[in-house]
Amino acid sequence: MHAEATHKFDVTDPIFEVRNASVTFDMERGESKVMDSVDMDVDRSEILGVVGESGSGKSMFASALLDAVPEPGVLSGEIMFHPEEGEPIDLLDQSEAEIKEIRWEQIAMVFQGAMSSFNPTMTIGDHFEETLKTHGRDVDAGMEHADELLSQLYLEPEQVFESYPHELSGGMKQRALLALSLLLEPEVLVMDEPTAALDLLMQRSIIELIRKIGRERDLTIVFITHDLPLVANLADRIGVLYAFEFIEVGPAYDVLTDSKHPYTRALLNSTPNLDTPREEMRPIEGKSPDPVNVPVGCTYHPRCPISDENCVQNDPPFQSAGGSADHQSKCHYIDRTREEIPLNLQEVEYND
Ligand SMILES: Nc1ncnc2c1ncn2[C@@H]1O[C@H](COP(=O)(O)OP(=O)(O)OP(=O)(O)O)[C@@H](O)[C@H]1O
Repeated sequence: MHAEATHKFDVTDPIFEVRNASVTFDMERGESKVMDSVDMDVDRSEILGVVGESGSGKSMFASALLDAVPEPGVLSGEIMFHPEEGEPIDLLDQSEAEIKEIRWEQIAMVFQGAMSSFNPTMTIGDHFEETLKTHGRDVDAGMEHADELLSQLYLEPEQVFESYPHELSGGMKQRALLALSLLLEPEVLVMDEPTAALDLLMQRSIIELIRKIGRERDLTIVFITHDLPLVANLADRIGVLYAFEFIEVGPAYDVLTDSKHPYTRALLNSTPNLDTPREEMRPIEGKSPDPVNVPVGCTYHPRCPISDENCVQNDPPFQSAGGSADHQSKCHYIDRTREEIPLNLQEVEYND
């Protein structure tokens, strides 16, 4: 049985269908809902950027796609994964052993803190070998493949294989981790702030590599970041998270140039231009919501410059934001946002 989404997506060949997905933690203060009834589709071979402030639930969404929500969090709903071949799989119905097989083989992840993803006592080559052995792959053929992957990422395979993680620079380590995540030829790459620890130039060059590799391999990439400028140069579509749910989803160009949600516009306005280093971004006024006590009505109403009594009382539905059919915003006043919350951005840099 398929759970119906509360709003329609214009996704033709979904690799993920997330339906009514929630994550809760039991806290002394009460129930903390850190993902709130999320419906979302991810199209096969697309690069989906997921953005939002710190604490908005981005990492929860990423880990939900792998049924890897941290304990003691409880994930409910439906996460349907449609592999290229074979039957669709509801990830939440799988045994731990089945999930382990899907992870890395079909859905790979590069999570925050790449630096700690490697075991400091093993060489990079050992990591590749161990991954191949764990998944029952031919080690010789696999290492040849690893060689190619590292070369494609402009690394010197011989040197990298022999190195211990601490002997590589941050950018090299990140590229080695990217190669490792691609070793088993997964269909999906879920990346959670994979470049956060790197300097701006290195971030840009890694983003370029991710784009290139993603396109060459028809990979589906879910790229999580709080850094809107970064994702502007990468994503096909952008989903904006606020208060543990998506509030605007659409083609990257539409969301960046004609956003129809006051929060997205505030997020864009916190970025003087899309080349601004993160350190110089201005925070959005007001406090992000507490997951134990999320505002009723529109969750953004306490911070929204155009909210009124309707927003205080009623949770807005997702609605078409005009322009392309798949641009949707969860705001009562999508027609007023453009005029009433002008964008400061002079120019949006956008790679087609
Ligand atoms: N183990 C946990 N127990 C309880 N609450 C948690 C736990 N891990 C995360 N949370 C809460 O879940 C909410 C969403 O966290 P999440 O890490 O998904 O946010 P995020 O948008 O990825 O933030 P950041 O950009 O800072 O990583 C936050 O309010 C966070 O405090």
